[in-house]
Parts: sequence; structure tokens; C-alpha cells
Amino acid sequence: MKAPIPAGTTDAGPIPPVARLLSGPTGIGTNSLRLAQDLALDTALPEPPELPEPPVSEPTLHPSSERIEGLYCPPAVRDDRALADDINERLVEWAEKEVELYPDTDLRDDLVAFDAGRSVVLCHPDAPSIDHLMAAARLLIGENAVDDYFCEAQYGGTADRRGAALAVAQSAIDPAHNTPRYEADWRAGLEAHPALRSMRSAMDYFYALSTPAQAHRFRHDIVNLYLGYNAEGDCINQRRTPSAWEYLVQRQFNSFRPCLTLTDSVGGYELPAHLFAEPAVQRAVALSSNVATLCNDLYSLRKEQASGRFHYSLPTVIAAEEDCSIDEAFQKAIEVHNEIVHLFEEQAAELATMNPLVARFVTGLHNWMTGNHEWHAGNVGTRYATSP
Ligand SMILES: CC(C)=CCC/C(C)=C(/C)COP(=O)(O)OP(=O)(O)O
Repeated sequence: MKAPIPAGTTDAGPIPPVARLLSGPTGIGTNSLRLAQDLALDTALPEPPELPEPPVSEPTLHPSSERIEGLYCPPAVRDDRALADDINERLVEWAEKEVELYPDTDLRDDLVAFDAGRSVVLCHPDAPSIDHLMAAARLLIGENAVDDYFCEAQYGGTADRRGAALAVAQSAIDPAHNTPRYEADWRAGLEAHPALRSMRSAMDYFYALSTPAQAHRFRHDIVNLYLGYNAEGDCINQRRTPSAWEYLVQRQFNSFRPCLTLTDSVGGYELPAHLFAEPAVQRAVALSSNVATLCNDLYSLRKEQASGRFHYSLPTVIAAEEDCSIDEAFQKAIEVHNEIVHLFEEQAAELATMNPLVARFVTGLHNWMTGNHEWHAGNVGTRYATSP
């Protein structure tokens, strides 16, 4: 087992400057001007603290990495199989001993095969310690458990009951406040369900390394995720394929966004709430999260088709809307993905010039986007495929 990474260090050199990670124009746009004005109002605030040099290592490709042809995404910043294995082992320990995540299944094999360890290692190269990576990994597993148990039919989730279940799931991270009697019943209710236990526990670990504002941000992003799950549930109930624009709106909620927006907590610093709320920062968050999620749509299409269940994704909604083959729609969806990557790069390059914390935050978004792509490519042949 690999020793924990000491704060601010790694087996490799410093993180590349944001300018090297983010291509695209660096001119100041309208959003940036607003942000610049807001930042000017901040002149009375203390200077942001000196940030430690974030760790990073040379990316080493996963042996089985296989990319979708034409899908644009810059390479991930670091990969570290030994560190990922260490995280996976610790996750199994947590899932089996602390939260009993999937009591009736072979948890070890499933969890290790999912390889959440590699996901967080790829997506958070600036995490200052194992604890930070573990916090992200537990939340990732908890979020997938909510999806599995309350939304995916094979684990008992049904579209007609998911709204009620997801409201309770939100309370696992956003506590109920009422009378002692009903609070006790609520607590017992959480402890009685694996997905609720795991989210409650993962959130407790997250509190230890986040500020109240960061935890609040996370809760907000999760409730939006559940809004997206409900939208998907409605469409599945009605067996309705939405138009492409409606699908993209739904997918922006039903997205990896909560995994990206904790990049500062996992990186050991805080982007203050007023900067996170800036429209230009919000646009960068939405664009990078959309890229990450559409990447999943593309790599997982064949798996979804093979399941035989009613499903929809960007390729299938485009095929329906444009009355074209799924192969053509797949190519069109690649183009949409690529265009959003470029829009993100433009927005991120603008933001990177504004403030060191904003620069680091958008680098974190970029890291998640590229790490996520690498993770999907690494799971081709087992979980995912490169064509419909
Ligand atoms: C970690 C997290 C926020 C998961 C939410 C689910 C989501 C938005 C996904 C993009 C995952 O979709 P799915 O469950 O279909 O994943 P697989 O394709 O089965 O890997």
C-alpha cells in the first residue's frame, strides 16, 4: 500500500500553469469585466493566502485506454495506478465495514472494477492528501449508490417512486430539523438504507475538510442532480424521447457537476462563495460539467443499448430529432461535445487571468474534465465502448 501523500507534495513536479492547461483566447470578455469589477470591490479584503504548489505527475496511460475517434479532450495531468489501488482498498473497507453499501453483492469485485480510486486520482491531481482523495471517492460512490438504488431498475429503483426517495436521499446530506421524536425516526430511516447511510457518512467526511459555504455548495449541486434524475424519471415513465435542447437542459442538472465543484475542497483551498457565484465562473462550471457528462453519454451508449431498457442520451435524442442513424447521431454528438470543450476552454482562459483562486479553480475543472475522459477511455472493453 502506498504511503499517504504529504501535504503539497507528490512523486512528481509542480502543476502546469493554468495558461499551459487552458488553450484558447485570453482576451477579457463581458463576463470577465463584471468579474473584474466585482474583484475590484474586493480590494479591502486580505490578499488570498499563498497556495502550496499542487502535486502532479506525468500522465501514464492506462494499459487498456481506448479513445472514441474524433472526441476532443486534452490529456489528464496525472495517473497513478498504485495510488488508485490504495484508494480502492480503502473504499472497500469503508463500504463494507462502515456503511454496508451493497449487503447482498460481491462488493469488493464490483467496487474495484468500478475503479473510483483511479477516477479521483485522475480528476484531482492537486489533492494534498489521501484524506482529500478519499473524501471525493466516498461521495462518488455514495452518489452512484443513490443512482443505483433509487433510479436504476436492476437495484429496485422505479421511476414512479424516485421523487419521494430522492427527497429523503437529500436529507442524508441536508439534515431534517423538527421535533426530537421525528428527528430520531429520520435518523433511523437513514441508517436503515445503504445508499442513505453511505451519503450520510461520505458527507460527514466531507465536512471535515470543507468550509460551511463549500458544503452548502455541494448540497445545492446534489439537489439539482436529483432534479435532473426526476426529469429523466418522467421521460422514462412516459417513454418519451425529449428534443435535443430539452435533453441538454435536463442533462445539465443530471450531471457530474457535484464532482467538479468540490475541486477546491479536495484541493485543500476555498474559492469564496461570492466568486463561485459569478456568472462567468458558473458558466465555466456548467460547460465543464456538461462535457464530462456527455463524455459518459458517448462511452456508455453501447452499454445502455445492450441493457434493452428504455433509455436516452445525446446520440439517441439527436437520432430521433434528425431522423438519422445512431452512427450519424453519434458523430453529431461528438461534435456537440467538442464544441462545448472549446467554449469551456475560452471561458476558462478568460477567468484564469482574473484572480489566482479563480485560476486554480478553473484548472481544477479542467483537471476533472480531462481525468474523467481518461477514466472512461480506460474502461473501454469492460464497462464502455468507443462506438454505438
Ligand atoms: C457521480 C455522479 C454525480 C453520478 C450521477 C450519475 C450521472 C450524472 C452519470 C453521468 C452517470 O450515468 P450512469 O449511471 O449512466 O453511468 P454509467 O454509464 O453506467 O457508468
